Amino acid sequence: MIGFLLGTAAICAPPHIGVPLGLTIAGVKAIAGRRRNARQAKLHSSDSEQKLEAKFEKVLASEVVEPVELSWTGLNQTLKLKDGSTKQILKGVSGVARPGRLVGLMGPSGSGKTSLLTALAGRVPAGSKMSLTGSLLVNGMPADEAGHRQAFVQQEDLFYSMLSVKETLQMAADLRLPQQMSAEAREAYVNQLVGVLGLAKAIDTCVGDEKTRGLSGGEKKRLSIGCELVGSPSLIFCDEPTTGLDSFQAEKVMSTLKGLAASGHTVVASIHQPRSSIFAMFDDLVLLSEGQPVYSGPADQALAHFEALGHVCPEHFNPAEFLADLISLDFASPEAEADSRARLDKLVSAWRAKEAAAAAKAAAAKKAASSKDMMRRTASTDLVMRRAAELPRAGPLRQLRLLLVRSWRQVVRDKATNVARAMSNLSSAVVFGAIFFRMRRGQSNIQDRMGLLQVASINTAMASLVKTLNIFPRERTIVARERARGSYSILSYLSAKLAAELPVGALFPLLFGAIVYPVCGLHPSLPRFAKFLGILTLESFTSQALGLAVGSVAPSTEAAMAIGPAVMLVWIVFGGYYVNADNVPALFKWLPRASLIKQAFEALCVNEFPGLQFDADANGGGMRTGEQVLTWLSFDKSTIPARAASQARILLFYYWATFCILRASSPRYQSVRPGTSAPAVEGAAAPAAAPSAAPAPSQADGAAAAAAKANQTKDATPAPAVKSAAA
Ligand SMILES: Nc1ncnc2c1ncn2[C@@H]1O[C@H](COP(=O)(O)OP(=O)(O)OP(=O)(O)O)[C@@H](O)[C@H]1O
Repeated sequence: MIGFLLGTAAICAPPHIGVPLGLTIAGVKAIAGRRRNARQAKLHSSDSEQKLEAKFEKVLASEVVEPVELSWTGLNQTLKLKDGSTKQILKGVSGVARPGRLVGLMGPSGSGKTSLLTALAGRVPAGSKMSLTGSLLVNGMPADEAGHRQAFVQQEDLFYSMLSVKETLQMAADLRLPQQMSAEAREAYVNQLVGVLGLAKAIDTCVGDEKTRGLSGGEKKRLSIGCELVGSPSLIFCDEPTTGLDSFQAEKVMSTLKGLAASGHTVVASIHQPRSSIFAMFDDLVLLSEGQPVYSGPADQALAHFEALGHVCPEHFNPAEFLADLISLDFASPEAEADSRARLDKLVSAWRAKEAAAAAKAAAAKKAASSKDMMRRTASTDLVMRRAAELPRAGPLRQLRLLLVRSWRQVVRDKATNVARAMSNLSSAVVFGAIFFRMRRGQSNIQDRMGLLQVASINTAMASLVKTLNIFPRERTIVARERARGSYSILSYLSAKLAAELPVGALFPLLFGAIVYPVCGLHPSLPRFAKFLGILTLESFTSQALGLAVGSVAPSTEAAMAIGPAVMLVWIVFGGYYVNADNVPALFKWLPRASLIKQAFEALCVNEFPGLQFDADANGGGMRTGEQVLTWLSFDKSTIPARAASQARILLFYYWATFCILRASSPRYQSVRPGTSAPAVEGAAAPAAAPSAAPAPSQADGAAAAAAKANQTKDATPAPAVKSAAA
């Protein structure tokens, strides 16, 4: 009955109510069903079950979009340069973003759009050379204390390429929605989300990548927005959502954002130079040039503002293009630059003067206003956040299971990569098989045999390393984003990844070894053949672990591809074939012990040579037994279990290093420090303030509201996506 009533309401409701309501219905239906069952079993239900249901109800309440007003006043962002000087990137920028409105952040290239968006989203890295001052308030409270939920849709769309749209959203929902929500409710939630994003036709299409065709650019962008929406954010930041898209796709993406704004979200999107139909979607506009504000207010009043300053937009001209031209510097010639700079200075001064007048007016209006409204809003935000914070999300075991399924799908469905790996191992095996075909037992064949074992261990290690370096840095970025949303722990991720990838990863060295061993005529013994395959497989895992460690520290795939082989070269040099471990200087004695190539090569030699007889040379001398060869290599005291144990220790070390690096590299963001507001500019009568009919609350208000909040509740935990570490 409840579901029917809400369903009817959602269909009849206007879109700004229908969307959040629709997203809530599936869950409410599930609750209603649970309630019926609970009523029937009332006599038998325990206290804990009732508590669970009460908690579940609270989650659903948090699905309704909580109105969030973001205001920023006098934001200054300064970068410390290497020579000790500073570069001011944002210069006293003020503005306000209100619930139910789409705010466009526009300006020429390098004007500071991304910097402002990053600052507003609280994503300026802590400990960087960037410093951020001013005031950033959410519903009148300092942003990092407000406990609101927000999403940051980054410019680059990154996904697990082999998962479909539905699987990607379902994974986000399974990891981030409360555990108590039933599987049906979560699935219904995802289906609703697919509808909101307009992705119904592509629901089963895999995301795709360079090797496999998949979603279009616009669909990927909408999927990125969808993944961020799973946490029910009130505030959505979107960095250049239309970059790289054709005009049709760009319009669809912007329509999605407009729809979200219409359903009560506060949406801020940076955009370079939109077409007029997209410009018309903006409710508010923030114009920046050279890090300075040129306009901030309703989008439909922007042209009137500039007209009053003597700059009239020609008829039938795209207003976005007109504004971009107006506030850009022209570097065509020194005269053109001076002219455009003078024009820009006047526009900035005019805007600062307007801001100052608005600030004075707002201060007068504030005295008359009651603070009750603010207190009510704060209490309401606290309530919702308390509800959300109380509900546990997926626990470690559930995380492990979900991530295992995802990694497994990614590995087994990536046919292009798997076929390439198989072909590469196959061709290496054929080449080595041809070169070392059926080796005989002459003295010169001792060297051939050692050479084959060395190249087999190098080939296995390199194949595994290169594959990992190619994939992992990109995957690490996805993981960092998901971890910033608090989706899972590094331990769950790494365990699931290894459990899914190792069985598939083992197939390739096995394929290589299974061909090379018989074709090259290595020691004819089945147990030794099995040990040969085992040694190569373990080495391949160790090399993959090295790839993970390098990939987790390298800033990009290109950097990883440069560092990884360089490290491997050291391990090859100390791999036991080129340098005898007994001759290594004391300072470098540890290097052969740490070389994964040496461990594999030594184990392969110990597996191969004992029991072999070699023909004498022309003088009747030479090494006649395999044992003599091992002595010559200084491997005579070695055993396969000892080498396998050493290899396992190296493997574990790389896993441990990867874990520590990933954990230590969790992003930390800085808060906005209170500071002086806009730099003094000619024509400005007072410090800049958010130009708004309802003025942005001051930092002092924020402090008062924070104090009130502290009195009301102490356990309102902000969602991980918005939690900023202090600088
Ligand atoms: N980490 C940084 N190091 C050096 N300069 C920086 C850094 N971040 C931003 N800047 C500089 O600050 C200015 C504003 O950069 P920002 O990326 O915010 O501009 P934008 O308007 O988003 O540009 P675009 O539209 O080209 O992306 C630029 O001059 C840029 O070079």
